Amino acid sequence: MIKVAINGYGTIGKRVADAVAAQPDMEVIGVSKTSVSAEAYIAKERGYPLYIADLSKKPAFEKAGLEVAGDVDAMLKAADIVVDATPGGVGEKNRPIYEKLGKKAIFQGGEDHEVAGFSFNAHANYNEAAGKQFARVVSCNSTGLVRIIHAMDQAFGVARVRAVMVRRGADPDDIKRGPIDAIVLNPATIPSHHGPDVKTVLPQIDIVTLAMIVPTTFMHMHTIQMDLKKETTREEVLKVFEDHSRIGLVRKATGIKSNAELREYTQDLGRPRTDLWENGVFEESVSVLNGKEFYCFQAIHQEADVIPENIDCIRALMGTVKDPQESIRMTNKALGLVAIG
Ligand SMILES: NC(=O)C1=CN([C@@H]2O[C@H](COP(=O)(O)OP(=O)(O)OC[C@H]3O[C@@H](n4cnc5c(N)ncnc54)[C@H](OP(=O)(O)O)[C@@H]3O)[C@@H](O)[C@H]2O)C=CC1
Ligand SMILES: O=C(OP(=O)(O)O)[C@H](O)COP(=O)(O)O
Repeated sequence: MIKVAINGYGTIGKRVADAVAAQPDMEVIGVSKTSVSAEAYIAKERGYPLYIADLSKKPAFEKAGLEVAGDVDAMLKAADIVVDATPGGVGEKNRPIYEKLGKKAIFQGGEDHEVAGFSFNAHANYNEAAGKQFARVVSCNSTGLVRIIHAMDQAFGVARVRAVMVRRGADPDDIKRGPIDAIVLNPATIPSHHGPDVKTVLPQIDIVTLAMIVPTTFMHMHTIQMDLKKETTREEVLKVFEDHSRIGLVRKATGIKSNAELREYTQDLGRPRTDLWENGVFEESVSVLNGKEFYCFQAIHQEADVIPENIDCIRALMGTVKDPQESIRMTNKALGLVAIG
């Protein structure tokens, strides 16, 4: 069993912990927090040993009825690998600690590519992780872009990509962020960070991205245009998506035309925390014009799509499963990830 520590038990960390616990070849040896909050009670309820960054806060946790297993250092020492899901920028500060302890670590998209020097996506570059100490799972939007661009590139060759990200303003629990009544260019300059981020995994792709944020919490929405190298048809493209285990199709027949209805759908499907782990490509939007111009809309659930990628990244760095497809199959099966559509 691979012993996994999750440093930072928040939006991403709590999902990674449950996903690790569901795998047949991994166990959660601990999760960490800095403060007493609702998530700490969830860790207790799940039976995950709770570690804290600063031991001087131990009495506050114990007063709240939360047993503290030790400090983060102790958790790291007990682990084979660490998933760092601390807020963006903290991972970079943690890196020297992992180096000193000789521990493998996975960082998240809030960190720069340079934190690990290697950015990961299971379908695109699993085998390149072999022998590395560090990897970074690219951000949620970048993961969604890499999945669809890589699939299209494999099938038809991608000459160039132009994409617009309509980003959610905040996660559902995040009461401090907005906007409440605005469309904010984020950034106003072009490109947004997503295009360069995609190139950390797919360096050959010509891509320019634009981004803005809007007052919603459930998912980002992408408009994507790709120029293809080979002529194709809408039917052939739909077949590529149907055959991809992490690209789902929001079928026309469902009538779903928004992030809100899609979230209701994942909730009704009984997905844990309503998570849409796969890309949600809107079937009706899939268009091929003039044989080589591809267009679509896709929804990306920011809290969820990077979770299966973190799990595959654990196996890829540990070197326990050599075949990417085998790891992807194991991860999907353990999560119950059967792409919608
Ligand atoms: N949320 C999202 O939509 C996505 C986020 N990401 C990336 O994932 C990373 C994590 O983001 P997210 O889960 O949203 O962040 P959250 O703020 O939800 O969670 C961060 C967690 O880290 C803990 N923490 C903070 N500082 C430390 C520390 N020094 N040592 C140990 N734990 C610490 C916090 O504990 P406490 O609350 O007790 O301080 C909290 O549990 C970021 O890089 C982000 O960019 C990637 C894709 C999507
Ligand atoms: O990784 C994310 O977005 P991104 O792909 O736009 O960087 C997550 O939605 C977190 O983004 P945030 O920086 O708005 O918290």
